[in-house]
Amino acid sequence: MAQHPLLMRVVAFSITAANRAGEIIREVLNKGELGIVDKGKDDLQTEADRSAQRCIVASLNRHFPKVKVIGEEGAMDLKIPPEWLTNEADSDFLRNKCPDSLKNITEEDLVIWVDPLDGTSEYTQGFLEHVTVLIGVSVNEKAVGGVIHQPFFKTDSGAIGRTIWGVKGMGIGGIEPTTTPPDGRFVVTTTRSHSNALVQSALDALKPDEVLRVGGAGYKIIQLLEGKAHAYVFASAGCKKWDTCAPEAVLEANGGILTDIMGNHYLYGKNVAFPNKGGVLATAKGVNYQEVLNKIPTQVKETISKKL
Ligand SMILES: Nc1ncnc2c1ncn2[C@@H]1O[C@H](COP(=O)(O)O)[C@@H](O)[C@H]1OP(=O)(O)O
Ligand SMILES: [Mg+2]
Ligand SMILES: [Mg+2]
Ligand SMILES: [Mg+2]
Repeated sequence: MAQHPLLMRVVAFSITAANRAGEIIREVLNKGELGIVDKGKDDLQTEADRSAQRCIVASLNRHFPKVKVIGEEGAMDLKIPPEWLTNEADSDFLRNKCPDSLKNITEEDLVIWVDPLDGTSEYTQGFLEHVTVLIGVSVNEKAVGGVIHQPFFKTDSGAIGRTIWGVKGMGIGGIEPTTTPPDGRFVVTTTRSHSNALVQSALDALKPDEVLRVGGAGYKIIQLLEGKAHAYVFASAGCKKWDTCAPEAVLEANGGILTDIMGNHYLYGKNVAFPNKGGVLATAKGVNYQEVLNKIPTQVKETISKKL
């Protein structure tokens, strides 16, 4: 293990921690005691969010004590049941070769952004496919690695759950085939639970043939990876750094792009503010990102910019 570069070990442990968190999320649902807490407007937290975060953060802290880990649910008790700790890194992932540019980083260069359960609103309403666990790894403020685990995905063989990973300069794994979206149509994916007039006016300007309204930033990125949508467009504040770090890294490792609605990449360093006030604009591999960005009306961009 120690012979692998730090970034490889961090992503490999993030994969096993995300898988363990996915089991916890399924267990909480099966028990049926969701323990819902209202954190604010359209902003819920459940026992699954809390337990999954404790599992992931405690596991990462134990293996990488000097790495800053920031979780959506804030500071939590990290004395967890021993069976929640993940002790093994994902050995399949470790067979990949680390890109040269990421070989010599130190623990101080890293920040790990944890969204223990993305799509909480959908989780409480039974849209279980929309739920993901997101672990994003940033190096010197840039999103470079990520894990998107989908705990309720059913595989062809009848197994449950899948884990998609991506590292910039290496590629992605855990999902196949990575198709490009259909020619001749333009399909946009967006929020189902956080829409507003500005979100809608950006969508209208794009004149899509179809709009898919689904929950979670992670799930919308999966739709781009699977060729189900060309673009993810959300012209509003609401997402935070833990919502976009892993999605950005995975999508860009596959040749897509994720920025705010003005076309700027987010930064993910230790001291950044959590809110992504600039919204989200992401395109799948093979889609002309610049063309989509140009179609977002100036008035939408100006309205969002004024609130930055
Ligand atoms: N207004 C908001 N308040 C809190 N979280 C938000 C808000 N808008 C978006 N999010 C987070 O971003 C994710 C993607 O947004 P959407 O599903 O609306 O497209 C949501 O699942 C939620 O993450 P989470 O479920 O982890 O709290
Ligand atoms: Mg939340
Ligand atoms: Mg989220
Ligand atoms: Mg969450």
